[in-house]
Amino acid sequence: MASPKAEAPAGGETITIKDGKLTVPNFPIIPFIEGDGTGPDIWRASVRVFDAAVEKAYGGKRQIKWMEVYAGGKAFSQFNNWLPDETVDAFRDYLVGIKGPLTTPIGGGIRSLNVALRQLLDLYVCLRPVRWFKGVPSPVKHPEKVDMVIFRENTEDVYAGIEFEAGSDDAKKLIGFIKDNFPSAYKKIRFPETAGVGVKPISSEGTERLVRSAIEYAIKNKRKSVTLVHKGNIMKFTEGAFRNWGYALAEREFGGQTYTWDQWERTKAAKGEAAANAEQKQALESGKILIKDAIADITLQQVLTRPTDFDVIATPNLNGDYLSDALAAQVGGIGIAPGGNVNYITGHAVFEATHGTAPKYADLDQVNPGSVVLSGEMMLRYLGWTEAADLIIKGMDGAIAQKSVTYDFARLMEGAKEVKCSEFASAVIANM
Ligand SMILES: NC(=O)C1=CN([C@@H]2O[C@H](COP(=O)(O)OP(=O)(O)OC[C@H]3O[C@@H](n4cnc5c(N)ncnc54)[C@H](OP(=O)(O)O)[C@@H]3O)[C@@H](O)[C@H]2O)C=CC1
Ligand SMILES: O=C(O)CCC(=O)C(=O)O
Ligand SMILES: [Mg+2]
Repeated sequence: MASPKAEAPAGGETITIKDGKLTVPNFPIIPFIEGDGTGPDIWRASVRVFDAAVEKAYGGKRQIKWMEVYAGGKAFSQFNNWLPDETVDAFRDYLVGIKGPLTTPIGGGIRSLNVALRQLLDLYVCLRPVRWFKGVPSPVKHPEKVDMVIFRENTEDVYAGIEFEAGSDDAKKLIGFIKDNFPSAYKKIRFPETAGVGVKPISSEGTERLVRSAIEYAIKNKRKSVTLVHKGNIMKFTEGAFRNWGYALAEREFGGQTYTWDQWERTKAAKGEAAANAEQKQALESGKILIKDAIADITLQQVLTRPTDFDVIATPNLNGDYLSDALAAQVGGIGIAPGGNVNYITGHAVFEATHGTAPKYADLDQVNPGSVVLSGEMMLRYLGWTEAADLIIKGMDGAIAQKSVTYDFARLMEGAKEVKCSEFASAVIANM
């Protein structure tokens, strides 16, 4: 059987990091996973966009040396392994990569390869910007008001994968342990004989590095607020602790640049509401970023009813998963929802769309490649290749303005010309 170890492309060089700063050669080797389902259609379209943008921006002085690595169905059929170590090693060695979606069966079989890759590389931020492109159809009246950036914690929470099947020896053992050691907690398990159980670890370290990245992003990009979205009213020592650790970190590490609702509460308790309001007003007028919090369920309403209240959002893993698909809907859907999984300390990053494999559209050359195209745009910006990234945005703007769009937009857009996945990529390139 052939080896899943990819050959390094000739003439390519490795991206490195020193003192937290990336060094990007002119011909960087970038590993990619094509993905399952619609992944191959989308990748074929997207890579043409990336190469065209880089060529147009740098006239041959820079070029990405793509290196295919394997995961998912393609890896299993060729190497009998869903996620070969060589693939993880390639992302580790070459620092920055990009991937298509990978299938995760529900309720059994392999656990998510996507989540595994994030955990193995310790990509603790799932960064998902949500913005509207002029002309994109939307179910809300003012999609232009939606401009949010989600920082979803990417390594903890129920996604840690500590879960035991109902009736299994492991579930019995864990429930037995709770019965013996925590009898009052045991009484809270409504049906202990038939319960599956999961564990939800959320730590101060995990929370702090995520919230730190969100605040640093907000400062660098001159954003107005960071909202900590949690379900701490119910899950006090996980989600509630996320909120508390987030506020404490903001005050401890970013006291000069932020003002928190916790500070407001303390001033209100000491001096009254008017004094707290005046203090907050003065802090925000001086350019400080507001650090606030919101409970996850009402957030899902308020991002619709008052989107301008939300700017940068920092949230645990499961909330972030729900929020990112819900927010994508407001700006045209999951076909235009990019993302990146990043470790800002080691520099490792794997960019990928928010959507999945959409298997019913596999090999039809039909779906919107926009999410992967924009994930690549994020990747180019991460590399500091802003001219090429800007060209991708220009191309997307132009293609959408011409109403040359894939089925998902065309079905909601008056006067649109429905084009294939590959044709949309061509329209983006033509508009660069
Ligand atoms: N990071 C990853 O690799 C992810 C993988 N997955 C995995 O993908 C598989 C399928 O998941 P599923 O829940 O069906 O979600 P998907 O995101 O794959 O698809 C759901 C629906 O979203 C729309 N959609 C998705 N991608 C596009 C696109 N590029 N252009 C236009 N519309 C799109 C389609 O809607 P419509 O039918 O209305 O046109 C599609 O039917 C599962 O195995 C899941 O675990 C899921 C999420 C992320
Ligand atoms: O890995 C999966 O199958 C799902 C992941 C997911 O939904 C996400 O990252 O948004
Ligand atoms: Mg998701």
